[in-house]
Formats: sequence, structure tokens, C-alpha cells
Amino acid sequence: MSYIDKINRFSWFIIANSTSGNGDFSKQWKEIRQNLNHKNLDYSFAFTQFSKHEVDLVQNAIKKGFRNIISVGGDGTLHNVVNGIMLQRYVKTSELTIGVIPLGTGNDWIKTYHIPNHIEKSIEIIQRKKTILQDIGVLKTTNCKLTYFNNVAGLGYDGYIVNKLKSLKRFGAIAYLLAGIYGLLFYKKSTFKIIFDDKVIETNCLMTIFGICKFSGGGMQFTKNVHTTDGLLDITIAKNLTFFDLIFHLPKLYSGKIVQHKKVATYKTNRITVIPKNAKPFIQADGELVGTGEVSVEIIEKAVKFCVNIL
Ligand SMILES: Nc1ncnc2c1ncn2[C@@H]1O[C@H](COP(=O)(O)OP(=O)(O)OP(=O)(O)O)[C@@H](O)[C@H]1O
Repeated sequence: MSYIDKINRFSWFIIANSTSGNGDFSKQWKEIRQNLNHKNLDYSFAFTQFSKHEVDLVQNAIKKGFRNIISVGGDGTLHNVVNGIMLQRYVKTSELTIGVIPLGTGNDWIKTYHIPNHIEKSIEIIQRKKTILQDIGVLKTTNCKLTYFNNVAGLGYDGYIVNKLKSLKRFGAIAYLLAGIYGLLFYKKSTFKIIFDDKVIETNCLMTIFGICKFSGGGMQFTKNVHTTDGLLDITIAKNLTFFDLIFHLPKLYSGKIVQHKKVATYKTNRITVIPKNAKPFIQADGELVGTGEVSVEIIEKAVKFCVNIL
């Protein structure tokens, strides 16, 4: 074991995004440091200076010998930390552990694992270090650009909402609902050709979702029977759903019962391609915009360890 391994095996490297969420970051950071010190966790930290800076920060930390990373922020910060891990070549990704202290607006990934949106409780979960080796998805978009995701990705209406959210996040968690309603009024469906296993489905489509975990869009559930370690994507094809279908079934978007609607089909697969026929819809991954138009998706089984709330 090298000197670096020895000093960093139990150390955490914290990557903090001061722009996440709508809280007073300096107050939240003070509370985080007090809790970490109180629990005697050994850590170093860095603040992101610009969007996607997480990728470089995580790679430098791994290069220095850190194997445990804490993401302080929302789903976007975590998404970028995961991308940094998946793109580095210093160490096997499954040897790396991520903990999350949620400070974001939607904080959807933590909901699948019952991690509370609470600084002290989330640090307790990190300290316990009960981990799950979770699957990670990979999207291939135009020009063969690869983007990894740890929660939910999709294209169509959900991508349109993510694009709209940029100007609404200052309103806090309600931004997701406002963007959703805006999308219901203005988003135009198009025809998608969807290819997986031995199937080719061509349909007028509101959106196609690729799920690893359960929640997206600030607490909505579009996926069915999610298992985060089964090596399979949970596909939801929301076909010709109308404005009225969605408004009348709004509670079902949050309870997950929307997947039972006759215009919604669900599947499991490990590889899928979606080709929009007459439009270039936005593609989102974990609430971040990653491209437009055609996309191919695969899953990497049991790729990264996450600290989760298992008693
Ligand atoms: N210093 C920075 N300045 C500007 N943007 C940043 C900075 N650091 C990170 N970012 C970007 O901020 C974006 C949003 O962060 P994040 O998603 O964590 O917060 P959020 O949008 O409030 O939460 P959620 O996604 O859970 O709703 C991410 O794309 C991230 O790359």
C-alpha cells in the first residue's frame, strides 16, 4: 500500500457547489463543517468554480489517492461527480464510494434511497458507510458524445421541462411544477422510432424515459419496478398523452400510478435507441441538458458504490 493509499483510504474528498438550491450556502457550509468535525470524519474539500468543474475536481482527487467522494449540492452536482468518476482511468469505478449531502432544488436521487434532505442526517448516513453498488447509464448523443447518468434520463417533454427550468429554479422546488405546466401548454409531441431487443416501436410520443432510480422532475415517478442494481434500464414510453390526460392524472405523476395509463408502456432492457423522426427534442440526464435528437442508451451494471440509508 502506498503512502497516498494509507492517508486517504478513510478520507473523504468533498466537492461542494455553492450555487445549488436556494439556501444560504455559507450558513449551510458552516453547518456541514460543524457536523463533519463533530463526527470526526477526515476530509478535504473544494468548491466548484464553474459548471461541470466537478468533473476535474473528482478526477484530481482520485489521482491524489482519494477513494471516497462527497457531493454537496443537488442532482446536477452529483451527475457531474458521477461523470468525473466514469471518465477517469486511475482506478476501477466500483472501488469508489460517493456520499451525498443534499443542497439542491429537486434532490431526486436521494429519494430512492430514503436519504433525508437534511444536513446532519445525510452526514450520519455517510458516516455509517452502508453502500450499494449501483448501475450507471450511458447515453450516446450526436457526434458520439458520451454522458453518464445515475438517476433518470429521457427525451421529449422531460427534456423540454429541464430546458425551461433554467429560468425558474430561483423559485425553489415549485419550479418543477411551473415548468411542467408550461411544458403541458407549449410542448409539441413528435414521432419517435424506438428500437430495443427484438422490438421496433414507432409512435407519437410525449417522452421516453430511461430509469435507473425512481424519481425525477422534483418527486415525480415515471418508472415501474425499479431495481438499481439489476443491470437493466426501466423504460417508460409515454405515447399520445394529452394536456387533459396529464392534468386529470397529476397525482398519479407523483404516486407512480401514471405507468398504468393505457397510453403508457413500460419495458426493461439493457440497450435502447430512440430516433425522433421530425423534431430534435431535448435530451436530459439527471436534470441536466445533454443534447438534442437521436440517442442510444446502455447500462453498466454495478458501476459505483453509493452510501444509502440502510439500517
Ligand atoms: N460554481 C458554479 N457556478 C455555476 N454553476 C455551477 C457551479 N458549480 C456547479 N455548477 C452547476 O450548477 C448546476 C446545478 O447544480 P445542482 O443540480 O446541483 O443544483 P440544483 O439545480 O439546485 O438542484 P437539483 O438538480 O437537485 O434540482 C450543475 O449543472 C452544476 O454543474
